Amino acid sequence: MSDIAAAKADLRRMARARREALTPGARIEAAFALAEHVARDTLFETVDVVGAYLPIGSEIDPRPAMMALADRRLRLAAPAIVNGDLEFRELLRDGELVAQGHGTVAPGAAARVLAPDVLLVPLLAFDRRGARIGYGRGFYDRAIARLLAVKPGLVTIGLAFDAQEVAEVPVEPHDRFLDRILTESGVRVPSATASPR
Ligand SMILES: Nc1nc2c(c(=O)[nH]1)N(C=O)[C@@H](CNc1ccc(C(=O)N[C@@H](CCC(=O)O)C(=O)O)cc1)CN2
Ligand SMILES: Nc1ncnc2c1ncn2[C@@H]1O[C@H](COP(=O)(O)OP(=O)(O)OP(=O)(O)O)[C@@H](O)[C@H]1O
Repeated sequence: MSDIAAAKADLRRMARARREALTPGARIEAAFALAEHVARDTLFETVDVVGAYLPIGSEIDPRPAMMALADRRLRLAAPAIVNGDLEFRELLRDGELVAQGHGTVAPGAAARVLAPDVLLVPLLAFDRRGARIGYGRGFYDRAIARLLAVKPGLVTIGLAFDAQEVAEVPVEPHDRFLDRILTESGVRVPSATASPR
């Protein structure tokens, strides 16, 4: 394992423990605070499709925020794993959900595939540059690279608890910095630094 891969593995363990230490009450408050921020954010006045996620484990719950977006007439999509890559499928009320492995569920194969204008990205840890680390399978790194190729204006927003912030996430050449981080205390626009490449 490279030094960076080892540092990432340590950081994942630490960040997961921090996320799991939050109380149920704090989690619920944080999820509703996200919804309030999203309801006021002018970014969503000019976009159509938001790629979100259905939470697992101790991830911050984006569903109140997704409801706020649906109220604003945006279309929602959630990631399905297809041939090792993420495909964003339209999330509809009463739509079928299928198990994806890793404890996740996604809209079924009959759902429409949408190209998100904004992507809400789950994460274990982030830093002030907008670097993030996830579960280490590279799904989001690859999906963001692929989506940016067809939609250069894609806005990526990491969703997290304030407690997920760390001094510095180790970055590799494939890592992409997030355009924004949204936590219970509001939106942060990372310090302007270019992604590793
Ligand atoms: N909510 C959610 N959906 C998602 C992701 C995610 O991170 N979060 N993904 C992002 O890639 C994709 C699914 N890939 C995943 C890959 C690995 C693990 C994973 O390692 N899970 C932990 C257990 C999670 C927990 O309970 O905290 C594990 O298996 O040890 C999860 C999802 C697409 N859907
Ligand atoms: N754009 C890409 N193209 C090809 N492989 C990639 C790309 N991005 C990441 N990978 C591969 O994915 C693996 C995991 O990357 P990394 O450790 O950054 O995961 P992560 O950011 O924690 O995971 P995730 O994106 O799933 O949340 C690495 O082995 C990396 O080589």
